[in-house]
Amino acid sequence: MNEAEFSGPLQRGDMSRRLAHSPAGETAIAVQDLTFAWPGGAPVLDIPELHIARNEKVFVEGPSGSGKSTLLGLIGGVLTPARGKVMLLGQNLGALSAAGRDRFRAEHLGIVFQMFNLLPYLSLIDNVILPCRFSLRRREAALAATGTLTGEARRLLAHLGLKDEALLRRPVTQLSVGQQQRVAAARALIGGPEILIADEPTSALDARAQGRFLELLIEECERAQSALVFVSHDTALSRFFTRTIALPEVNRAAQAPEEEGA
Ligand SMILES: Nc1ncnc2c1ncn2[C@@H]1O[C@H](COP(=O)(O)OP(=O)(O)OP(=O)(O)O)[C@@H](O)[C@H]1O
Repeated sequence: MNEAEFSGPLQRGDMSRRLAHSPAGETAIAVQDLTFAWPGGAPVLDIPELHIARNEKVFVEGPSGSGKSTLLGLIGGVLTPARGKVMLLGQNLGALSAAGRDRFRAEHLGIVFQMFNLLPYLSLIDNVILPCRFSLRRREAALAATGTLTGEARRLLAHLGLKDEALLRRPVTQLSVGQQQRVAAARALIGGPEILIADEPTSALDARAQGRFLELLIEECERAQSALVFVSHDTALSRFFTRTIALPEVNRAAQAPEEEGA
């Protein structure tokens, strides 16, 4: 991906950047014939096909309640589809046991959700290092990057704008929402997981801080060659990404009956 592609805003009608298929490249995420409904509810998602390549930074947009978080839950393996497959790096998540899914997630997935889930009994640095305790691959990658796990945690935090020593020693419960968000992002990025999924992690920030955070997040994903899937209802953020997927356009459950087959 070149610089112009990275920073260029999404043009209206630029269909090449709004397709369910990724441009050429190793597939990171493949969704096939996926349906999902919450218990007792109507189908929320019915997605015939969706492909995301390793080199992509994808923005998934859709109005509130359109199923963006549900889709990330399915990609993250915390929800199970009623039908169909979610393949990550060629592995069908449905073919793994619950423990196998947990292991796969720890090895290959970085997750930044709205609730940051930082552990209050761990120091800020230890929160960032946590994935390296569960994944040898990520531990080795983090060590190869900077020499020590602490060094790599500090590099990521500094790059995301947290370098003040007094702040780094603070309990995570005493950080602002924006600071917690950056700790959670550093934790998701450490050890360069092949896939990063993020669910509106910038919703508490003002527009300028949002832009800065996204640029740094994408820069780190580029460095590790990670695929990024970022969901938000804020369409203004799409300009930071290489492709935008409008969820209602790929989700048959969102399409009114008269539109079917159109
Ligand atoms: N735990 C749950 N149990 C039952 N229904 C749920 C649950 N979570 C979400 N839903 C329903 O599933 C649908 C999709 O919700 P989801 O959170 O995926 O949408 P979203 O596009 O991420 O919304 P937002 O932008 O507001 O976060 C909504 O109708 C919602 O009410």
